[in-house]
Parts: sequence; C-alpha cells; structure tokens
Amino acid sequence: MQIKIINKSTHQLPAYETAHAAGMDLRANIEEQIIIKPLQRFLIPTGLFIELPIGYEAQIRPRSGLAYKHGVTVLNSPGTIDADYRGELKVLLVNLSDTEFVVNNGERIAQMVVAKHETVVWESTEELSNTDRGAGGYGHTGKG
Ligand SMILES: O=c1ccn([C@H]2C[C@H](O)[C@@H](COP(=O)(O)OP(=O)(O)OP(=O)(O)O)O2)c(=O)[nH]1
Ligand SMILES: [Mg+2]
Repeated sequence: MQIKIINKSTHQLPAYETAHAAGMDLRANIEEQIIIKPLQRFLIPTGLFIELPIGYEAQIRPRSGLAYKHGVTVLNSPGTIDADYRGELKVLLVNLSDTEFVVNNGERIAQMVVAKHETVVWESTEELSNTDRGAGGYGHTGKG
C-alpha cells in the first residue's frame, strides 16, 4: 500500500530493514544531542508527517535492543498515530535505567507498524452472552 509522507528530516525515509519486517525504524531528527536522565522522558521529533488512509493507524513501538541494552522504551507504548493526524510523528522515550541515555541525530529510536483497525458502532443492550469464562480474569485459570 502507498502512504503519503512529508520528510522534513535530514534522513532517508523509514524502511523495512528485512524482507518481511512488520516495523520500520524511526530515527531521531534533532539538531543537538538529547540526554535522557534516569527515569526521565523526552518527546523526540522525527521530521516525518504522514497521511494514513482512513481505517488505518500507525503504532509507535519500542525497539527491543534499546530496551534490553539500555532500559529505554516508549512510555506510551504503543503510541497511536490516528489517520486524521497531520502533525509531526514524535516518539516519547523514557529511560528506565540508572544511567543517562544519549540520543544522537539519526539514531533509530523506535519502530512503526501500520495496521488496519475497525471503527465500532455501539449496540447498547441489557445482557451479554454467557461463556465458560464469564467474569473470570486476572489469572483466575489454573487455581484448581
Ligand atoms: O507516540 C505518539 C502518539 C501520538 N502521536 C500523535 C499522533 C496522534 O494522532 C496524536 C494524538 O495522540 P493520542 O490520541 O495518543 O494523544 P491524546 O493525549 O489523546 O491527544 P489528543 O487529545 O490530541 O488526541 O499525537 C505521536 O506523534 N506519537
Ligand atoms: Mg487522543
């Protein structure tokens, strides 16, 4: 599928890194290095603006390597990009480690997955169908 994009960054368009990847890495588009202190968060610009087709969303997800090696993740994960959003794509990183994390211009900070979504029309009712699970949840299975 084709999606309109404006690239105001100094980098190439996001691309799939392998043949069947679901996510495209997003790069920081910043003039100066950003230092994220332990337990702090930072909204990082990408320089990208997109026009998703109606019925699609984009999800901003963490990169597992950053999470594993540096304790850095996307705070609002998965971030939701709505089809009617025309602003800059931004990535809200949080540093959950006990050391500073440095973000350089062009660094891959998160990944974006484009997905279809439904648009719900509510059907109000007084009763829902019965199931074996019923209201059980939060680990209720296997309690014997
Ligand atoms: O990680 C993110 C999450 C959101 N957005 C942009 C696109 C999205 O369409 C818009 C609004 O996001 P969301 O609905 O999650 O935020 P909100 O706090 O509900 O703000 P709003 O009242 O503007 O919807 O912000 C980003 O650029 N990055
Ligand atoms: Mg919202």
